[in-house]
Amino acid sequence: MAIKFGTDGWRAIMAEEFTFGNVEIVVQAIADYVKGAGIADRGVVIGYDNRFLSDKFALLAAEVLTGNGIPVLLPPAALPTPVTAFAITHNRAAGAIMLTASHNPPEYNGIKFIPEYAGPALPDITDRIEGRVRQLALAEGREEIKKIRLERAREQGLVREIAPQAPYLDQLAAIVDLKAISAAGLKIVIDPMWGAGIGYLEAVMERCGLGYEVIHHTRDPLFGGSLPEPSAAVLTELRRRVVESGAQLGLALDGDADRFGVIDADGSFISANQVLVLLYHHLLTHRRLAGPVARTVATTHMLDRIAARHGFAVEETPVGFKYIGQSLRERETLLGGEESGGLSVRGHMPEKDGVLACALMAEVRAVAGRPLTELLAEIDREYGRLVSQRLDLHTLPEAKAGILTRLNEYAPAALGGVDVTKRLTIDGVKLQLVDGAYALVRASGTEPLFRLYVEANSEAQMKGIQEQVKRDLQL
Ligand SMILES: O=P(O)(O)OC[C@H]1O[C@H](O)[C@H](O)[C@@H](O)[C@@H]1O
Repeated sequence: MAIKFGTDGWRAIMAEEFTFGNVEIVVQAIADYVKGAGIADRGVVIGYDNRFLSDKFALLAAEVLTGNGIPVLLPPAALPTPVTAFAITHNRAAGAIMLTASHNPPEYNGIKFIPEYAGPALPDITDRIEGRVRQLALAEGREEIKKIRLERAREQGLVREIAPQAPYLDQLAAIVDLKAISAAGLKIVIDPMWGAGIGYLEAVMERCGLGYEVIHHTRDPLFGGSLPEPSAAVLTELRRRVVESGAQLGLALDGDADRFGVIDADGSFISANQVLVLLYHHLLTHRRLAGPVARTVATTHMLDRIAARHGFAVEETPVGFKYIGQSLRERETLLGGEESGGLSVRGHMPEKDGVLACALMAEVRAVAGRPLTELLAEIDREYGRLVSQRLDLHTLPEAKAGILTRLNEYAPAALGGVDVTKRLTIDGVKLQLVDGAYALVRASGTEPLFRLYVEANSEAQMKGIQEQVKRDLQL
């Protein structure tokens, strides 16, 4: 058994690898890490999503942590990942365990460990936890797993109930201009995708004193036969409801509400790249805030153009919100985000937050008084148009090594007839072209596939680059 914390935590199929036995091992390893950090007495928050058995796995996590003498902070119900992260800072806890497989299919579950800094664990931490998991998985290691029944733990005063929803919403209200949303009287359709985010955007709208329509707002561990993934392909019902009801915006969350999906009034899907562009532009020009932006290698360079115009730097990181979170924590970064649908801002937790992202997009839409697609067209006119697309390319497992070898050596002089000016290898291989376009190929850390990201000055250029890279790498 190889339990690996991929791009964002450990995810596996339930009853196959994600079993009660293996969860015990992983939680014991986390308990050992927390004890080693010397802050175990501050307690560990345990959050869980709306998946099948997530609450039971959470209970087991509580039994192992308290078995190790570590206090646990338990919420009354499922929590979004960002609210679990918020509960760390709010309660000055030593970290959190979040039971979730995010947007994966229903048969999956997973564990994210969020350290005391309230953002995703960096590799030096997950490497240590994985190392400890390997020791504990051995027959003699299993004897080191400590566990007590929750009633015992309660008697020992090791269980604290927490209710982070209201203080979390207060923090959101301090960051987002709810008055502007309220004044605009925005009509919004909300889609929490049967997930842990049910009730949060609804509460934001209630604080604005506005009505709303909400779909997929009951717990369904089978996600209506779909995936809790706020992508253009999956959000068909939300798109339909926005258009039919004459709403100005559709706002969606993924299964653990750390990612977002945004739909414009005409049903257009606004990509995460576009959301980041709209938001950074809004924060700099309308809010008159100042500060650099952090983005992953796979995220739009339109952010670079906006940053350059305002005299700010851009930090480019590998894929994974853990690196964006690090930038938000360690520098005066105003906005950090990534193409896969994660963002956070200065003053909030360094963890991606779909609820925050959706509420901020409502603010952007309210202040602009025009559809988001019109705002994007204006930004294109001002900064020059860029089109981007990610292709997820499934390959046979036996082909992976060959592709990686070809990728490591891949250094064409030009792509689509345009010169390559820079080859960046902080995550996969990224080739930047003299005209501002780029191509990036990397192996996903969460799925068995390669991702090809291309950003170009036109659709035709983008297609040409995609074809060449696929041909060259035999992808
Ligand atoms: O491209 P991958 O390695 O599969 O990662 C895709 C995404 O996975 C998770 O959702 C992480 O939290 C993100 O930070 C990451 O961008």
